[in-house]
Amino acid sequence: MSGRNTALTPPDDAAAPVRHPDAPAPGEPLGAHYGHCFGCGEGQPHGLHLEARAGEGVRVSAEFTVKPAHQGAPGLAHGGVLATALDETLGSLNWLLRVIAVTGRLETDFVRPVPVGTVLYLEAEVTAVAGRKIYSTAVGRIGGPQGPVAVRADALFIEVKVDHFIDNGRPEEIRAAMSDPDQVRRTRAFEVNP
Ligand SMILES: CCCCCCCC/C=C\CCCCCCCC(=O)SCCNC(=O)CCNC(=O)[C@H](O)C(C)(C)COP(=O)(O)OP(=O)(O)OC[C@H]1O[C@@H](n2cnc3c(N)ncnc32)[C@H](O)[C@@H]1OP(=O)(O)O
Repeated sequence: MSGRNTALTPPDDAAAPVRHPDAPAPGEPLGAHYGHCFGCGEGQPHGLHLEARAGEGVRVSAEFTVKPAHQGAPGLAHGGVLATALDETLGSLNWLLRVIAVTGRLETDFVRPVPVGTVLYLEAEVTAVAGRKIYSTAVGRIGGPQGPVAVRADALFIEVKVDHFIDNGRPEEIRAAMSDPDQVRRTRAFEVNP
């Protein structure tokens, strides 16, 4: 059990997260990191279409409306879909750091059932950074932005280079992404992290 807790607890020498000077201003939408992303892609018909906004510091917020296609039990959201919404919101935090990172660990608490039709109000923040490891936490509330917590998650993202995707992604999607000027521009914005 100690391994589980250790993995999501920053080490003593972890640093406070630093918002990148070119990060979008509070209130600004972050935009999708990839148009076909299941979490945020505008061109993904089966996706969640999450639109995260920058907050103060290294925080983001987003809303996700649970649709009939997201059911697990009758009339209730599937837990895996809620975990995806949390994962995507947490992942979007890395845009504020201007770091490319993938989820290493995601631990989710399902506190209240979430009915179809519910708007989930998501908030996430980076709590610490240690080398390539980015520690973050998120909550999803229902009934309004100040409503009761229905889901929460702690996560560890690991910084990677663009090569992570080029080396591991299916070649046809990688080729398409590399020949899309918008995608190249979005990716370059991450790469120029000083
Ligand atoms: C021109 C266009 C080209 C395309 C461009 C695209 C741009 C896209 C932009 C932005 C994309 C953002 C996408 C977000 C999407 C939403 C979030 C997701 O769903 S991500 C998908 C799910 N996650 C994975 O698929 C990871 C699979 N895992 C891996 O690939 C590796 O395990 C990886 C990279 C995570 C780590 O592998 P290592 O070899 O690089 O590094 P090691 O040495 O193993 O770990 C580094 C440190 O992290 C800890 N660590 C690694 N994994 C851990 C884990 N699972 N739990 C706890 N600690 C872990 C290790 O203990 C180590 O710590 P110590 O430095 O020793 O202190």
